[in-house]
Amino acid sequence: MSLHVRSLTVGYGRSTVLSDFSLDVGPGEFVVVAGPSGCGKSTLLRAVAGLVPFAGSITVAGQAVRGPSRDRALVFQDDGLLPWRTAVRNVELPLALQGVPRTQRRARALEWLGRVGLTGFEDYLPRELSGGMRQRVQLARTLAQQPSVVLMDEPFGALDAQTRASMQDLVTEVLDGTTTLFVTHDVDEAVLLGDRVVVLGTGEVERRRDAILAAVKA
Ligand SMILES: Nc1ncnc2c1ncn2[C@@H]1O[C@H](COP(=O)(O)OP(=O)(O)OP(=O)(O)O)[C@@H](O)[C@H]1O
Repeated sequence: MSLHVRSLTVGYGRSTVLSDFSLDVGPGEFVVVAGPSGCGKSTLLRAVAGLVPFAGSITVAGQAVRGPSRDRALVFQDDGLLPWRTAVRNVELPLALQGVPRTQRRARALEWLGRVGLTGFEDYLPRELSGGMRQRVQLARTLAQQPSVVLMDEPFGALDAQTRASMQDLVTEVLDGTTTLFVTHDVDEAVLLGDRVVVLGTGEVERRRDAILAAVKA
């Protein structure tokens, strides 16, 4: 599904964080948003998620964003799993809330846990899983809901380098064909994952590592 952001302006109180910002993301495109700390990367995702008021327009698959919707899934660094529910029951929960029948939601949850490499861990509680595995559960939970757009806010910021590298591989694989906006500080991650990298604050769209690095450090 395509995502169009037109003349987006967002502020908190009297300070304007994003001003007249526009971005088009084509169906299935993976766009990385980079930029210096405080430039408004998270704010952009929150606006697309419908969590903050904004001026301008945001449309997903032709529908105007007016508030939160499960069509636009937001993934954070914090996995947000419920500690008392097993991995499979965490993945199933939003499906249950959507009214997906029990057998169908179990099948869908198991399928996604398999796709993120967690076969055999379905009945583990979050505290029995590593940080990377909990992020995999979060990814399965998000994708099982079949969102039109996936919004990821520094999802791997807390992971060690090796786990992060394996999550980057996984994301490339499972989000192939899914419209994605991915925020990161990490220039290598931006260049590795993005079909396109948007550097917020400069309005530039760049693929070259040195150009992005210069813009992020500016
Ligand atoms: N709820 C809020 N109330 C007031 N100001 C806020 C709020 N959230 C963010 N800000 C301010 O808006 C600006 C942009 O914040 P935002 O989190 O979008 O930046 P960011 O680019 O994601 O930063 P970082 O890379 O450090 O996470 C910052 O100056 C921040 O202090």
